[in-house]
Amino acid sequence: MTTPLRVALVGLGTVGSGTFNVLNMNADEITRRVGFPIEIKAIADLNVDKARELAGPGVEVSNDAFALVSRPDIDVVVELIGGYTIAKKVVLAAIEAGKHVVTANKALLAVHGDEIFAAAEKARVMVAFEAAVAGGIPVIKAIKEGLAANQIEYVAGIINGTCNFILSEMRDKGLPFADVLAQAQALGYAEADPTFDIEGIDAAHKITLLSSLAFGVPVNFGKAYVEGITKLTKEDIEFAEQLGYRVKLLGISKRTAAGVELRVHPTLIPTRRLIANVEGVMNAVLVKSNAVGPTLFYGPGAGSLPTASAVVADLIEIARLKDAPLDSRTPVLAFQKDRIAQSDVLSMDKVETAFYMRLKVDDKPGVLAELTQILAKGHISIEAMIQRQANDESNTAEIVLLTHRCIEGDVNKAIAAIEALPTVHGSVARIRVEDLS
Ligand SMILES: NC(=O)C1=CN([C@@H]2O[C@H](COP(=O)(O)OP(=O)(O)OC[C@H]3O[C@@H](n4cnc5c(N)ncnc54)[C@H](O)[C@@H]3O)[C@@H](O)[C@H]2O)C=CC1
Ligand SMILES: N[C@@H](CC=O)C(=O)O
Ligand code: NA
Repeated sequence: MTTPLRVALVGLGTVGSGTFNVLNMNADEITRRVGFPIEIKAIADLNVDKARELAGPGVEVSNDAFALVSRPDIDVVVELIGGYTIAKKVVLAAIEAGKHVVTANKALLAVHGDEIFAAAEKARVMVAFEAAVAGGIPVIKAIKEGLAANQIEYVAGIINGTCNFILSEMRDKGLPFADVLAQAQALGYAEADPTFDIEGIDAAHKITLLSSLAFGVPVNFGKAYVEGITKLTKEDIEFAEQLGYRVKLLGISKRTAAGVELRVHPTLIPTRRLIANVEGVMNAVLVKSNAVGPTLFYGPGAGSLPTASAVVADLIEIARLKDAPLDSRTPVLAFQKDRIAQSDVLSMDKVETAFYMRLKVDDKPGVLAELTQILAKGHISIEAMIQRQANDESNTAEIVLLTHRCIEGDVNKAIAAIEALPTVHGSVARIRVEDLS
């Protein structure tokens, strides 16, 4: 029998313990698929007692990741500690020692991916990261392999389970933001620093990786536009529903003649679209390609066993390919290394979307005319409008507008002019709208 694939597991938290459990509970099935076992040879975690209790007596446990990564009896290092600093050192040390690497660490790859992939190429080892984007959904393999015949037009995804969980629970149960975030943390969905989730940074890490895989560009996290869900209000979520839309945090990357769009922001999506109905911790990634058309990948985006499912799938791929000729491996970013080419990342003022706007105005004749004039001057046409009188003595009204598609730079100028009107109170709330047809 072929010798087992020997794995060092670094980090035995939510995803690490899930990986340990999946390898154990599905050991026979995995051996049937691979032809030989995948064996956890050693574990490193700072909390040695907890790790020992979880792993049981058969597995070696220590707190020293660096001692593990260069050991001759290890074939693969699985990095599941997270963060940029130690994780980067562990991954680079493993690669330098000739070990294959599996990681769920999208933050690390979105920021330092180019350096890590170059090191892996030089050392002729594989780096696999299916768990890093959309957790258990095998969307990386789908883009790298299943959609390889296509030119991809855009990728748009609900790729942060914590935010989707928060938005769903707020809408359905009327629960306050902070309570739902605490629940997401308790369920193991949130990042170590949950501002990464709610400020859109985690989704930006993931869309950066999807953009590279879809378009063959280097990792461009530093150029991504990032806006989270912390400024969304209950009113906007309710008005969106009235207009037939649902608010989701979307990561979007699109190839245009002028360059690549790379952006994360709350987005109104028509409720009739399948992706608008993805709720809770579930993620979905819509890929629009020129041969197959739209494909939608749906599943759990976070959590212990679902994320571990992706980690173990990567281990299985490595087990199958580790002794195969180098050119039988799918390139790490889906395109040949010497064909990865930079493309301009469009600044937001050049991006075209439709807009939702909400503003408070004096309830008197002529106000609407002023607004529509400003919008018309900016080449912005209105698709729908709601006006609601205030329930108090203020003699004001709330106006909610949906525009047709327009250029963001024009919208910024129009909003500045609208906010300067004496009949308009406070600032204009605005959310981008994508039809995703
Ligand atoms: N929780 C989830 O649902 C998902 C997490 N991820 C990613 O997976 C990675 C791990 O996340 P979680 O399991 O949620 O984190 P976690 O915080 O539950 O686990 C991290 C573990 O690493 C250990 N650790 C920290 N520093 C260490 C060091 N220097 N040496 C050895 N062990 C060390 C900690 O003691 C802890 O047990 C992160 O990169 C995260 O972004 C990706 C997809 C989903
Ligand atoms: N914090 C992330 C975990 C998975 O990547 C999320 O909520 O999606
Ligand atoms: Na995945």
